[in-house]
Amino acid sequence: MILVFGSTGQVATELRALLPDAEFLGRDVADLSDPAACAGAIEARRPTAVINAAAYTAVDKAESDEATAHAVNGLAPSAMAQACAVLDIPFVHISTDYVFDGAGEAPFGVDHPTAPLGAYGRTKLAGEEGVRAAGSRFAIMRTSWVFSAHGGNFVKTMLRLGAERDVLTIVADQVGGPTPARDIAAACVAMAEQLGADAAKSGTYHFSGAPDVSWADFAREIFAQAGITCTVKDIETRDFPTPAKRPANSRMDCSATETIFGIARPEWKSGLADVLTDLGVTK
Ligand SMILES: NC(=O)C1=CN([C@@H]2O[C@H](COP(=O)(O)OP(=O)(O)OC[C@H]3O[C@@H](n4cnc5c(N)ncnc54)[C@H](OP(=O)(O)O)[C@@H]3O)[C@@H](O)[C@H]2O)C=CC1
Ligand SMILES: Cc1cn([C@H]2C[C@H](O)[C@@H](COP(=O)(O)OP(=O)(O)O[C@H]3O[C@@H](C)C(=O)[C@@H](O)[C@H]3O)O2)c(=O)[nH]c1=O
Repeated sequence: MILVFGSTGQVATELRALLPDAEFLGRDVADLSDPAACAGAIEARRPTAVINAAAYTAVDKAESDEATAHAVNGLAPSAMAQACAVLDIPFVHISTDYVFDGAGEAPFGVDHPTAPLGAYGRTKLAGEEGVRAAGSRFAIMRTSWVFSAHGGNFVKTMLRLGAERDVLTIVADQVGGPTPARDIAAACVAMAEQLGADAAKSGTYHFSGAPDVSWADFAREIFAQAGITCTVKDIETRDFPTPAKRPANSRMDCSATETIFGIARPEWKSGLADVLTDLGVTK
């Protein structure tokens, strides 16, 4: 039995469709602000693999609530990884492009030095470090700009704002790969299966949608596909002040994921078309 931490989030919801026999632990059963309880949930169930799809994802809120974000994103995944290491079962953990500082324009390699700009990235990096320290059969999958028909995400924000306004100002100097949650879920399952057969595949990997794009151009494609006549005006990051600093460059080199696991970067435009159909925006 595969055990999934998370129940209602974007990736957890997509995992549910792929894994009808898995057990999903929501916050009511396993609160990630209690890391020992998360480890205990694994020890009690003795699953064949664990996927962690829960996290503190409120990037701006984390700036003023870093202690909670650190428990959820840093300490809980570390405790889960240790419990999985004892059982020698695969542990798939999801991390983020926000562990990088966003400098330059080249895609970040998996071994590129990390330097998070904000609290969310710092706490996710702490989780990565704990998972790597626990060892055993693990994959840390760094992904970016996740979207789906469920939960909150940039696509749904744009659909809402685009219906209300004629013009939107969107940052054009942050570039990255929008990634469908459905593809992340499929990649998590494939990684868990392959890690079960070969512990040597353990490590840190990148998985983001292609091609890389700015938030402004992502918004333009959302409106084009959705048939919404809202004009997107390019702005710079400094013109859209937020509590958390975000990386300008979120491009990630995903080649190891393809070489080691045979998983290619998903095309986000077709994933977007699927999401708009699921939402009933298009047929
Ligand atoms: N969203 C994005 O753009 C990106 C996400 N990621 C990573 O991908 C993974 C999945 O993200 P995504 O599906 O988008 O996340 P969501 O924000 O959609 O869902 C996060 C889930 O975590 C749960 N959660 C939050 N705090 C706790 C807690 N204390 N105890 C138990 N559960 C908790 C939430 O539960 P509840 O519904 O009860 O609040 C929610 O179901 C995460 O590791 C995230 O860091 C990486 C890059 C980009
Ligand atoms: C709504 C809006 C946003 N923006 C900008 C702000 C920001 O730079 C960008 C995206 O906004 P969001 O708040 O959706 O982005 P954010 O919540 O920072 O998204 C991040 O979430 C975490 C969990 C991750 O791990 C990252 O990969 C990334 O997906 O768009 C505008 O320029 N204009 C707007 O009207």
